Formats: sequence, C-alpha cells, structure tokens
Amino acid sequence: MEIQNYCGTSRIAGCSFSVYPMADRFKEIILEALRTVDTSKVWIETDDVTTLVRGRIPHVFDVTSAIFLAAAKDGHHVVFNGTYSIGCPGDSTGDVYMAEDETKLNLPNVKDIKLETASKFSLYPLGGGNYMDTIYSQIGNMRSHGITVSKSHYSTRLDGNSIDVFEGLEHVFTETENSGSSHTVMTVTMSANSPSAKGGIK
Ligand SMILES: Cc1ncc(C[n+]2csc(CCO)c2C)c(N)n1
Repeated sequence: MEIQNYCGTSRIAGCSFSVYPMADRFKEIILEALRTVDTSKVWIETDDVTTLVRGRIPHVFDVTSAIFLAAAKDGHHVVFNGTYSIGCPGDSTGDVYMAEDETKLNLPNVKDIKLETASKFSLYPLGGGNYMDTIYSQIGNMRSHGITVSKSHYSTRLDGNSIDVFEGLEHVFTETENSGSSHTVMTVTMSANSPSAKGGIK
C-alpha cells in the first residue's frame, strides 16, 4: 500500500496531554477526571502515557482544561503537560467531530473554580514568515487576560487563575491560527497546589 503524506484542510485541532497528580491515589484521580468530563464533542483516546483529544479548538480547550481542573480542584499538587497542534500534516478531514457547534459542554461546571496556577508555555507558529512577531504579539495578548506574564528561557511564564490562563491560551492559539500560520504548535506545562514557593524551591 502506498503511504501518502498529505496536508488536510479541515483545520482539526488536537492536544496530546497528561495530568500528573502527586498523590497516592494518582490512578483514581486520573481516571475519575477522565470519566467526569463530558467528551462527547471530541475524539478522545487514552493510553498509559497520554490522552489525545481532537476536534474544534474550543472543545479541545474545554476538555483539556476541565480534566486538569477535575484532577486539581481538591487541593492535590497536579501538573498538566500538553502539546496543542493545528494544521498537522496527516490529521484527516473526515472526522465527524468537526461537525459540532462551538458551545462548550464543560465550562459551565468549572468556570467558578478558583485555582491559582503557575505555567510555562511556548508557541511555535510553523509555516508563517514573521514567527517572532507573532510570538511577541501573542505573549502581549496573555497580559490582557489578567495573567501575570514573565520572561523565561525557551518559554514564557504565566501566573494566574487556571481557567483564565486556559482562556488566554485558547485565544493565543486561535489568533495564531487565524494569522495564517499553516501549522501551529503550543506546549503548556501548568502546575497547581505546588508546595514550592513561587519561582523557587523552598
Ligand atoms: C490525561 C492523562 N492521560 C493518560 C495518562 C497516563 N496514565 C498514567 S497513570 C494512568 C491511570 C492508570 O491507567 C494513566 C491513564 C495520564 N497521566 N494523564
């Protein structure tokens, strides 16, 4: 069989992510978080390393943020690590999940959860010309979401309420996509309830 390497045109988005609860009950916390979130508007697959979610951008962010919040809301130290991608060559157009509307199913259940988080994110607008301009303007974009933004090497640090940070990141990702980047990748590491002092290890 001939193997084809082609670029789909559907603009299906996706995220490969894991949550790491630092607790004895980590297995139950992960599985419960995956079970309680409504995933009916995305394609989803979990294995022993990550969970993959694919569909429209709003639902990919709705599901990933709700799973993190479900795992972290009770106070356990939990880390989320995710790679968001859109325009990946080979992601097929045929997925039924692209027919869904943009109404988020989980946001009403998690929007009032207040959870202070520390994150680092990196944005990679692939296939566009002025990628540094796009990155700098999108880092500026995060500030307008009430997020504390600070410099780091290889990434940008974000301190703020979990849902607000996810909302800002969704905005950044969507705007980068709309700016004409043919393939966009964004990595996010988010930590909640860490016993470490902010920015340090004491
Ligand atoms: C979101 C998410 N998906 C999958 C894993 C991988 N994983 C590690 S332990 C465990 C439970 C026992 O099977 C699973 C599924 C993860 N950590 N987070």
